[in-house]
Amino acid sequence: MRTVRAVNSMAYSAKIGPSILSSDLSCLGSECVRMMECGADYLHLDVMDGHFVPNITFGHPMVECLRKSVGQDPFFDMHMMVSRPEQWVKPMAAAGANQYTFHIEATTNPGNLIKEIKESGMKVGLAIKPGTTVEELAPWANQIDMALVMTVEPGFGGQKFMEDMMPKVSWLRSQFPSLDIEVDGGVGPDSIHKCAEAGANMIVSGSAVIGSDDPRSVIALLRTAVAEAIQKRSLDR
Ligand SMILES: O=C(CO)[C@H](O)[C@H](O)COP(=O)(O)O
Ligand SMILES: [Fe+2]
Repeated sequence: MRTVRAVNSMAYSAKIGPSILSSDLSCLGSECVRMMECGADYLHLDVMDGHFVPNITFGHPMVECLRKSVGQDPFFDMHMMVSRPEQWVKPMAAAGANQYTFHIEATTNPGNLIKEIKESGMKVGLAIKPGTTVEELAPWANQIDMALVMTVEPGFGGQKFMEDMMPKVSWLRSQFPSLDIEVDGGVGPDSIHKCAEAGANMIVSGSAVIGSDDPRSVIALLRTAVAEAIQKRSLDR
């Protein structure tokens, strides 16, 4: 007998989150609104402290202003490229962040930090730098909402996509079939198919989206590539 499976039965879906790092930082509010109007599913906000990474961006006061400016709707995924990520959990929650994505390399106690983030009402993302193995993330995978596999060295937008990170994504997808898996760094129309085939479903794209004359089309292209890969994976099961 032929088995009919719903093609959208996967627990995760394709989501595109522009990184506003590459936008005109003097107009962050309107840039966020523009990205949402162009079809973004969420906004990826890169927080850098000049210590964990060799660059500085912004902190919770900026996030609070952005939240007031753009309203309650856009989902803010905070990519916390900071040392001592513990210290910003409560301020970020109060500022209106929805998800707190910290780096495993920046803490000695991921379990406690995961607990604190959940208690503050935010979702939990756990990120690994290119030099960190996926086995270091794995013990926490059942406690988090999202795993972030960095596809550049964190610190700057506009870098080249590291294809050799894809085995980490494939392994995570095979072990944790319903986990949200995000890729970040150098992702755009040229690299999206590798990410989608490996099993990533949350796609951060900075320069490829923001720098485009037609961000709406780029976002749609990225989402279609991921949605098709999810559908294929579902049919192959
Ligand atoms: O975390 C980051 C850098 O550390 C950024 O999110 C990332 O670089 C996005 O920009 P692009 O798509 O241009 O690489
Ligand atoms: Fe990022």
